[in-house]
Amino acid sequence: MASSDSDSQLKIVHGEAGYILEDVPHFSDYIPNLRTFPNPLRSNPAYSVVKQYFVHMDDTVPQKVVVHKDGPRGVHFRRAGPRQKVYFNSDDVHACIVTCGGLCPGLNTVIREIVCGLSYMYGVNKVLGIDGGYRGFYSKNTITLTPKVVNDIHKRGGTILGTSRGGHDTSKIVDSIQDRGINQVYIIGGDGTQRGAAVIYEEVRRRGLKVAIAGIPKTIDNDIPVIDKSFGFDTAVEEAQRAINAAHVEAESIENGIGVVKLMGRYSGFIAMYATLASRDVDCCLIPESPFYLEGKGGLFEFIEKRLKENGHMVIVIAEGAGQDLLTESMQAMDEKDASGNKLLQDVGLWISHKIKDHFARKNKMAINLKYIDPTYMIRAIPSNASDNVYCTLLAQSAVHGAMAGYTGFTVGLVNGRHTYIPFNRIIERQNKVVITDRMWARLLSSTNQPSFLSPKDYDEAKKAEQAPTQLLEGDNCNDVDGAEKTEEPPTQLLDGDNCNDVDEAEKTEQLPTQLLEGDNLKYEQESGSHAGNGTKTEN
Ligand SMILES: Nc1ncnc2c1ncn2[C@@H]1O[C@H](COP(=O)(O)OP(=O)(O)OP(=O)(O)O)[C@@H](O)[C@H]1O
Ligand SMILES: O=P(O)(O)OC[C@H]1O[C@](O)(CO)[C@@H](O)[C@@H]1O
Ligand SMILES: [Mg+2]
Repeated sequence: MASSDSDSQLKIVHGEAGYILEDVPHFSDYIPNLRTFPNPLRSNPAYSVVKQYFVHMDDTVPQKVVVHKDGPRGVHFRRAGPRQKVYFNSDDVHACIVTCGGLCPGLNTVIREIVCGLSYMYGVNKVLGIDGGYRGFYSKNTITLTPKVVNDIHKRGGTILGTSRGGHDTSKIVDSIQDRGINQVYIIGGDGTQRGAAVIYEEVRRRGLKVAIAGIPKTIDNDIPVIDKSFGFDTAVEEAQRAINAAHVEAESIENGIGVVKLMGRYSGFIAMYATLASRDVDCCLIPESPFYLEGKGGLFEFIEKRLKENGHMVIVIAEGAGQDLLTESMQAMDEKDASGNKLLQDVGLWISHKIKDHFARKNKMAINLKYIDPTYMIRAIPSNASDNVYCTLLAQSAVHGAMAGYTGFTVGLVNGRHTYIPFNRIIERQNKVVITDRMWARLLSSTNQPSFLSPKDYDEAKKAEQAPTQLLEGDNCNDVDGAEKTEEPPTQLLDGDNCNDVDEAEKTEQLPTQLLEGDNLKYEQESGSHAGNGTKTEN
């Protein structure tokens, strides 16, 4: 038997053998006697022929797929997908969508697929777009969204709804939700946005409203924890190749050519790391997580000189958040923040380019030719590529299925290749970062053959950080087996991943031959009793 404890955002179910379900809230947790309806998908011609379409109420997804014989089964998340019963009559649904934070490829695809998913799967036709981020709830007009209006938007970059930073006024937002009679809120945005969504959910629950709050994680930096990767990340890495190629062509065409490319990544260097690994033309990748220094033995200047002597040219990729400590040492400290409270960074690409030029000119060592390319906004303003489009579609549909099924206070996300509902508190508790003592960073170092720039002290600090409980518990980008494997997975596991080919999945598929038909491998079973997952009882 299982035991459970819960508060408004933490709903944990313990099972035997160390099984833990970190469940998401449901309307029935705080609203009694709710009416349910059969899922309209049962009579949808596209789905009714699929025998195993509905997700079983006990389906959960493990956060760790690499486990040891006697190890605990660990944390699980509720599997996303359609449920047999829904908690809304389609005609009564009044949904809204808002996009917040910076741009990211795929925003329009997610908007499109929420609108189309609601309409085509559930017959919901009242969907509003909130104009210009959170503040749009109370200070702007709304946009009526229909399948026709959103039909072509996935081919465009940006967000047709507009976005903003700052302006999160919880009571005004919830007042507006209440006044407009909105009962499903789809919130697309990064870590800040999900924090904002969590407080909206709290207020909605405090007021006892039957309003589903569903988050769709968006971040070009890939800095959201738990999930395999964020949508638009692949597209960004792919687009970064164009800038790196240009830098390489420029650099190799001239004596002692140096190409410097700045990529996004405020606190997390994933774009820089994956763009470097993908390119093979990069000689040195600098990210926020890995400290470096310029002068002296083992420093960047020494490495540049060596590489130029060996190859006659080189390419440096630098994430925007790298080396900020060095910048503040040498320039006047800037303590400006954006409207959301994020620290505004100084242009590290420009700074490092000046430093390199200055160093070689000052020492009169060798004439260098440096070209600095800053493609940052070009990379995030483009439409998503094909694989991200599919990923965005599945995220949007998962969010719609979850809200219709009465879940709330959740973020949708891919965990080990399976779509899940993750409680907000798990998404907002920390940021996902490159772990420099992990295998993936080691792969990068051996691919570029650059120095690690780590002093023994830096190395100790990295080790200590890696052992901090928030990192180790996750199995996410940490240095134990799970973490190492997981960091390794994202680029290959990117899609739905229901058909991913790691051992666990292969074994699982073998054992469940009846689940093979449906792309989601979903299992159809009669749900009885309470809704699919009220979190109070879990049978192992
Ligand atoms: N702790 C918080 N509580 C309430 N609202 C928040 C909080 N943090 C951020 N927000 C709101 O969320 C919105 C987006 O936040 P932010 O600008 O940090 O971008 P983000 O969602 O993190 O996306 P990204 O950083 O990837 O561009 C803003 O409107 C901001 O006011
Ligand atoms: O200039 P903006 O719009 O504030 O966005 C810049 C920031 O947004 C991000 O792309 C995250 O969305 C960061 O990498 C970057 O620092
Ligand atoms: Mg953010």
